[in-house]
Amino acid sequence: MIQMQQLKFSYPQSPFRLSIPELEVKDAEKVAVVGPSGCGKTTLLNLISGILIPEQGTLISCGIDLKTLNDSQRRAYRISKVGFVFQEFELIDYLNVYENILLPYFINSTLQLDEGVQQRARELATSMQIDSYFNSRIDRISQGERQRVAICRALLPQPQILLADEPTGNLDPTNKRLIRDLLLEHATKTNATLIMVTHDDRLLDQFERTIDIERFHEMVETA
Ligand SMILES: Nc1ncnc2c1ncn2[C@@H]1O[C@H](COP(=O)(O)OP(=O)(O)OP(=O)(O)O)[C@@H](O)[C@H]1O
Repeated sequence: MIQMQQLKFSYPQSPFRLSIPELEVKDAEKVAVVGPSGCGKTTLLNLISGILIPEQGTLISCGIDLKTLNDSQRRAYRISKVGFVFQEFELIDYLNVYENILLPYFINSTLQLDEGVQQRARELATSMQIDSYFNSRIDRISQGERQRVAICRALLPQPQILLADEPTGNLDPTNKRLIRDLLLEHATKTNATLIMVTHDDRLLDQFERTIDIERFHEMVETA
């Protein structure tokens, strides 16, 4: 369960303010986050993942009040509970598909890279239909295939919360639906909460709920 109450956030020297009186996402719920450009969709995901810290209010996720965590505890929360699929994929061009999927295990000493993880990486790649590219460099595969690599990477540690920031942005309509469906299917299979940002209304029909962030967003005068 993710619970926000009286949450306020702003960036330094920016007129943007996010103000959320109350917002709840249940365990295993599948929600889409919508709203015009600049209204705070990415900011919301970054708050849930602990990358950003609210100025005021409460944000409880997986039973943890994120405000009470120090930097290393916040990082541990992010690594153990949250999978993040970024809009720009954030893959490393000179590594191959397999290495990119395993990347969190190379950079986080708290994640144990054992045979079970490697087996799961292969199974995920097969289910995402990218197993035939396992040894291909990232810069030699298509945009849609790259996005599937990014999803495998986010899913590999079996996160309770899967955050996807406009994961279908640069894709054609068929691939957009495919990526959405793969995210929904895997989140359902692992009982994960899925929160996906999208600008595309045609993708909303398969989600349990849509959250429009525009109502939480305000602009204030800055000096
Ligand atoms: N690091 C930052 N410093 C200052 N202002 C920022 C920073 N990051 C984002 N903003 C501002 O905060 C507001 C919300 O940004 P955010 O990226 O959350 O919006 P968004 O709804 O995800 O937008 P888009 O749909 O265009 O991706 C914007 O006005 C943006 O310019």
